[in-house]
Amino acid sequence: MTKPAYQRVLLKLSGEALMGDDQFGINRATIERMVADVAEVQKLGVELAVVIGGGNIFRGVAPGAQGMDRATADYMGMLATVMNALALADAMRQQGITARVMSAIGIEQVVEPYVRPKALQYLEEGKVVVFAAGTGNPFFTTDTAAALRGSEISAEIVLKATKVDGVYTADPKKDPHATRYESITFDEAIAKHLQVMDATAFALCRDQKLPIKVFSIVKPGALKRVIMGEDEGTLVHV
Ligand SMILES: Nc1ncnc2c1ncn2[C@@H]1O[C@H](COP(=O)(O)OP(=O)(O)OP(=O)(O)O)[C@@H](O)[C@H]1O
Ligand SMILES: O=c1ccn([C@@H]2O[C@H](COP(=O)(O)O)[C@@H](O)[C@H]2O)c(=O)[nH]1
Repeated sequence: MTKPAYQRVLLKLSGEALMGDDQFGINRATIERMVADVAEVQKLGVELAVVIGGGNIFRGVAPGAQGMDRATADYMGMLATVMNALALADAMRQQGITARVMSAIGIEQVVEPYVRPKALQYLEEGKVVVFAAGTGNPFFTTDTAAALRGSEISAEIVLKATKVDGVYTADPKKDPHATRYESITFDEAIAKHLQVMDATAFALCRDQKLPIKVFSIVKPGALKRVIMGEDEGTLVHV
């Protein structure tokens, strides 16, 4: 059997994708399908750490946060990712995956705090680690948290699983003429202001020489194809 292309990955799961076709929150069938995709690659022996977004519940820059103090709104966004992480870990448990949620902000009664050596130990034991609360700091995003945690755990790649199937010349949801890149350098993505990820996340991955693969979590089997090194999504590289 062909071996996976990676041994340890950081999977950034879109919070917004958790809504499925709903307007808000977590769609049960959608989270179960995402977890089934994760279970499939975990069976291949790949060490998986997950950063989950919060856009299905709250974003600090959302219209609903207008007029709020930005840092307060961002803390609400981070708490939203904790809720998603709890739901994700529970859905994993129901599908036979052992997961541990680690939070970047202290809420010990709910989840354990992020401690790097402990996270590495869990990964070596074959557990899925779900990093919650982003970086723990306002004015950042969970994409930057993915770049940060991916670097800390020496992941070979950051897999950004989102609602579109790669990086486009413009937002494909707004511009029907946008075309998809097979690969693109970090410098080009930053210079062209491509909004699929924020510039801080791109810059951190570039500096750490940590490649990113952007692909669709909505497309069945895409995660496994990426893990197997097959042609899927867009590679962002140095
Ligand atoms: N150049 C581009 N190529 C691809 N997608 C783009 C581009 N510019 C903007 N986008 C948009 O970026 C979105 C992905 O980033 P975004 O941070 O909004 O969502 P996410 O990370 O999937 O969700 P969450 O923040 O909830 O985790 C895509 O759904 C797409 O509409
Ligand atoms: O490090 C971080 C990560 C996130 N936030 C806030 O949470 C929301 C949700 O995260 P998304 O990446 O948009 O899914 C984000 O809009 C921020 O408000 C943060 O402050 N710091």
